[in-house]
This record gives sequence, C-alpha cells and structure tokens, in this order.
Amino acid sequence: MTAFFLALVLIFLLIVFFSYALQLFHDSRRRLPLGPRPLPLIGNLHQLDRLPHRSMARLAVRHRAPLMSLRLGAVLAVVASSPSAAREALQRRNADIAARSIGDSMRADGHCDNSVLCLPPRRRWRALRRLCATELFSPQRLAATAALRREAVSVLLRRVSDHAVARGGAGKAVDVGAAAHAVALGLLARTMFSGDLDAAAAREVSAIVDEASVLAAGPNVSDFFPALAAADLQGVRRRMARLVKRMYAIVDEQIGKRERGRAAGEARKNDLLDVMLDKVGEVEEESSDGDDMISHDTIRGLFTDLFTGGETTSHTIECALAELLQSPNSMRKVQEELKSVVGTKEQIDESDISNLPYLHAVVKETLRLHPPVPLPPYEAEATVEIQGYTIPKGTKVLINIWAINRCPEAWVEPDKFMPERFLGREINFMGRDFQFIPFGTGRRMCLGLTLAYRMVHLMLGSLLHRPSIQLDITCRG
Ligand code: HEM
Repeated sequence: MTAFFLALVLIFLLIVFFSYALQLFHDSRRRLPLGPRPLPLIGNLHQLDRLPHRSMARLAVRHRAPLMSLRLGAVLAVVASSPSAAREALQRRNADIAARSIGDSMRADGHCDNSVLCLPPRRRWRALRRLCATELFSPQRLAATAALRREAVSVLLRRVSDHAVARGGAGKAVDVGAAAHAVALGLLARTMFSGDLDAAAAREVSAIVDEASVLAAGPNVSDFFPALAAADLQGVRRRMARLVKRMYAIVDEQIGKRERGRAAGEARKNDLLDVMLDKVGEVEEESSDGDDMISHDTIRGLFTDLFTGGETTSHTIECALAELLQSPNSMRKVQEELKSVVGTKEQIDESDISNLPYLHAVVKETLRLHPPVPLPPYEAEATVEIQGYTIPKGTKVLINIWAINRCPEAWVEPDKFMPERFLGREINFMGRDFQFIPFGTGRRMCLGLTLAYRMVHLMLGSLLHRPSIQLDITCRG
C-alpha cells in the first residue's frame, strides 16, 4: 500500500517537473515580458499578498519590469505598471485588449451574461453602455437629477449629525464611510428607478455590495487553476450566487412595482427602468438575434453592477478625510476655501464645484493615492505586441493603476499626500494623462465618472464645510 502511494506521489512530482520544464522552454521562445521566475505549480502566487496591486508594484520595481509577466497558478498574466505601458495597452492595442478577464465568482448565477462589467466588447455591452451614457450620465440627465443629489447630501449631513448625537455628541466618532455608502446607494436607486429603497433593503444592498467586493477581490483557486473551476473548491461561486440572488430579488421588486403601476395606468417616470422596460417590449416584438437584447435579466444585471459603483464613491470620501486628518495644513486650506466660496450655506451646490480648486486638488490627490479600482483586469483577444514583447492571446492583462498613479518618473515624492501638485496644472482624470488614470482609460473607462465626480465633490465638500463632527475613518487599499 505504502509503495503504491509512493509511486503515485513520484508520478505526480514527475508530471509537475516535466510540465514546469516544458513551460519554461515554451516561454523562453515567446519573448514574454520579463518577470520573477515562477515556481512549479503555483507560479508566482507566493509573492503576492492581501493587496496584490502593492505586491505587484514591488515586484515590477525589483525586476525593472514596467511590463511584467507573472504566473498566477496555471494562468499567464502580464501587468502594466508604468504610464507608457498602460498607454500602449489601452490606447494603441485597445482593439485587442478590451475584453475583461473574469473571475470565476462573477459567473455566479449567469450574472456575467448581463453585466456591463464583464461582457465582451460587442453588441450587448455597447448597447448597455449607450443606455447608461444617455439615460443616466449625459449632461442633460445629470442636470435633471441635480435635485436628487442635493437631497442626498442633506440626508448625509443629517445622518452624520444624528449618529454623532446618538453616540453622545462631540468627542464621539462617527463612521462616515458607512453613512456615505448608504446615501450613495440611495441616490443610485433614485437615479435608476426613481424610488427609495426602504431602510431594510438599503441595509441589505449595502451588506451585499460589501460582501461581494470582498469575495470578488479575494484569492480563489478557481481563478488560478481554471481546470478546477467546476469544483468551486473554496465555495466562492456558491457564496456569490447567494448574494446575486438576493440582489436580483431586490431589483425584481422594483421591476414588479413598475410593471403593476404601468398596467394600472400610472404616469411614466422616464427613468432608466422605464427606458429599459420599453426595450424589453420592443425586442420581443422585433425578434432580434439576441446579442443586444434587453430582457429582465439584463435589467437585473445592469442595476446590480451600478449599485457596486456606490462603494467606490464612499471609499474615495473616506480616504480623502483620512488623508486630510493627517495633514492639518491641507485641511485648513480646503476649509478656508469652502468658507470663502460657500459662506454660510449649509451645503455646497453643484455650481460651486468649479470655484473650489483646492477641493478639486484634494479629490485628485486622493484618487491618485487610493484608486478604488486599483487593478482592472483585461484579456488579450488576439496575440499582440507591447513595448517589443509578445502578449499571447488569452493572457490576463492587469493595469496596475495604483502603481501608475505613483510612478516616480511622473510624480515628485509620489507616496506623499500633496494636493498642491495639481494646482495650476491641466492634468485630469479623463484618461488622456496616462500617469493619472483612476477611472481607467480607453473603451472600458469608468461609465459612472460624471456622476462620481459630482457625488464625491458634493459629499466631501459638504462634510468638510461642517467640521464640528468627529469622524471615524479608515482608508483601505
Ligand atoms: C470615485 C468613483 C469611481 C472610480 C474611481 C471608478 C473607477 C473605475 C475604474 C478604474 C474602472 C475600470 C476601468 C477600466 O477597466 O479601464 C471602472 C469601471 C466601471 N465603473 Fe467606475 N468608478 C467610480 C464610480 C463609479 C460609479 C458611481 C458608477 C456607476 C454608478 C461606476 C460604474 C462603472 C462601470 C459600470 C464600470 C465598467 C465599465 C466597463 O467594463 O465597460 N463607477 N470604474
């Protein structure tokens, strides 16, 4: 029996050894980007920690590899960590590098088939992006929904002071991140389907988004060894499927309410939900080939994705406050600016934003140091050449926004919080300045940028304009 097991172990080790040797030989003939030498079986996984964008940045510096190959288990990944590597991948080669590399957890319950975050860059993805661009984020729609954002900011201020009172007034810290997240979700609900989430649903959505982002970002054996994905060894896909079902049930309640209202002859609200429900009807009549079809599943998928945008906004507000609390000089400057521009008004208006250059600089500096989406994943749909190296078809391409935003060739004292670096400079986050791409760049650039811009400045500016509350802040990432 023991001899049998020993023989099995030996055979296993021989297979591992030969496939490792074969892989090294194969890689040496392909002109892959440089990178740390992988170990058999696990590749470079042992070199990554809880915050992979940080460990990948360290490896890129150590191996002088702004474009770096890594083996994540059985998966070949290439990481772009410099502005020029990102420019080449997402500008020159964007036609071939615009598909998402999808984590196994995102496939839970078929979510990916209706997710603008995951879909390949083809008709359905384009249809969803177009819908959002015209119905949610266009200048006209944003102007029409300005009152909702104003109301959301006063809810935030009320919540923060209610929490402070409930915790015993001055001197007791308030968890401003949780309050900002809840308010951002409420605002998204009102923008998407003109309805409020009741308190229980709002808490549920917030908990789902939090748990889903932890699951999606955590290490998953299925992602490193796709051949084992069907077994879902860590149960990540199963846990994600439960979250997706709960979220879809919340969206379904809104769809059902609207359909019953329509049947009863209620007036249209002309929001994203109305527009999407019209399209469900149209397509059923026209019978399309299905690729750009809008169905109830598409509405569930899109609304779920958009809800996740709320977390990026509250993360940015939390990190800005955390940095400012450690930088009294910057805190004083931003509060003086707010005092002189906003005066005695309770909260800032959208028309004030363009007159607050120091607040702008604080938001940019926060997004530079703490991008809430630090490592967006792509997949090469064809073999391409970047900076003279070959990126084979199917490679996972990671854009290390965290490392790029701290590139020492582009930024003086890159790890230091210094909003002044943006004053009087034309540098912005629209995806053209490749040393500063917190919203990504290229075809898959953040869809919610215009809304996020307004929400972050309004909420942060209004909180800072009311400085008497002690805030409980942590900035992760
Ligand atoms: C400060 C706030 C935000 C930041 C910094 C941010 C950043 C990003 C980044 C880096 C990406 C990936 C881009 C790429 O792959 O190159 C992204 C994608 C996306 N963002 Fe945002 N985001 C924010 C807020 C929002 C909000 C409020 C929404 C919606 C309500 C939103 C919706 C999306 C969607 C749908 C995508 C996927 C686009 C696609 O794959 O085609 N984001 N975001």
